[in-house]
Amino acid sequence: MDKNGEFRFLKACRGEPVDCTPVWFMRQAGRYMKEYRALKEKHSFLEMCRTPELATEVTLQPLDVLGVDAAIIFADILLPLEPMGTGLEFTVGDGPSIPRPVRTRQDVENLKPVCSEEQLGYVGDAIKMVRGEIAGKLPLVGFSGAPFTLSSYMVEGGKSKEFTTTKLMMYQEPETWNLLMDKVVDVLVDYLKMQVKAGAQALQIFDSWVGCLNPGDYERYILPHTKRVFDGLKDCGVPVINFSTGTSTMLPLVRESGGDVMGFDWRIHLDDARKQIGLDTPVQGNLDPNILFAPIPVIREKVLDIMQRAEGRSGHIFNLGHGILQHTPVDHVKAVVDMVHEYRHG
Ligand SMILES: Cc1c2[nH]c(c1CCC(=O)O)Cc1[nH]c(c(CCC(=O)O)c1C)Cc1[nH]c(c(CCC(=O)O)c1C)Cc1[nH]c(c(C)c1CCC(=O)O)C2
Repeated sequence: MDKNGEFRFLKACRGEPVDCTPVWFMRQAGRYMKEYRALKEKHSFLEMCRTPELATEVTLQPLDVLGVDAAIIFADILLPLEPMGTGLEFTVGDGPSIPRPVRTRQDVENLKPVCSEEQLGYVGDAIKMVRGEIAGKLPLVGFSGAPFTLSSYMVEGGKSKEFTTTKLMMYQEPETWNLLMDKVVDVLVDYLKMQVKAGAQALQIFDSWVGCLNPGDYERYILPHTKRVFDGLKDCGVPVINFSTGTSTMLPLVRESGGDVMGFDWRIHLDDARKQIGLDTPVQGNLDPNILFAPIPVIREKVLDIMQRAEGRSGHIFNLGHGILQHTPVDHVKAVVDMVHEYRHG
């Protein structure tokens, strides 16, 4: 919050001048924090997501420790898969697995529509609870996956390196692919609107794996569907962040899909990305999460480089280029927050 009692994170999302650059981190709640690991001893990951009291506790854990400018609700992009009918499991060490993957036309037809208010209401309840705790102190970000990233889990049945099965559906059965996208988009718009209704003050859409595509295929098979998500949120009243990784070669296309703020990874200089996207569009990013393992002077050099590339322009939210990694030293994360807040544009 700045001295006028306004949230600098929300101001930056709107491209308005700020007293200093706001900063938060994707995956700022999680295993790198001892408070999270302690809670995880007693509860499974899904139990923590589905129990609003626990999700609230985890959401709050990093806020005072780090001194960030926004909270992000503790949940997962995969939660909507369960009510859609694919099942969802997290096995220790292996990450997510989807017991009934979606591979055929029939599988896609069998996917169920979702009433988020009822079936994912626990996320809304957690949002309300967190707002009750941080009202007037920090804004709260809600989120979901983007259609491609979410569908890739549904089709592959878990994490993937090559995305072969997903791409094959796209290339070989475009009608099945389009039906899958349509169903996923409907769920996402309903889910995100529910989060805003519950109190989310900004939204972020994670397209974590869309960078595996060639720009032409992105434009043809993905962009129209992702655009429907952003179009569906146009009147929702909160800023929406369009985050993707591996997309340095197609940022103008990603920009076309929509959103008020563009978030991208470290594979491109912030100023080069801004030139491509358009200088008026607020941006978020983009420190390589691995840099947080380096000695403080190295971290400082990299943070200052990003701040200089932002060139004193308003409309920059400092973040990583992807989520915080598991063994990241907490004091290094905190040091970055201080560096960003203390930076003065010359
Ligand atoms: C692809 C993706 C997922 N989930 C998410 C994405 C998109 C962002 C990205 O690309 O990182 C998004 C996500 N997942 C989680 C959050 C919480 C909010 C936050 O603090 O940012 C957010 C925003 C918690 C989580 N989601 C998960 C954890 C770890 C669970 C644990 O405690 O073991 C957390 C804290 C599990 C998860 N969830 C997912 C994977 C691949 C995994 C396993 C990862 C791993 O094992 O490191 C799917």
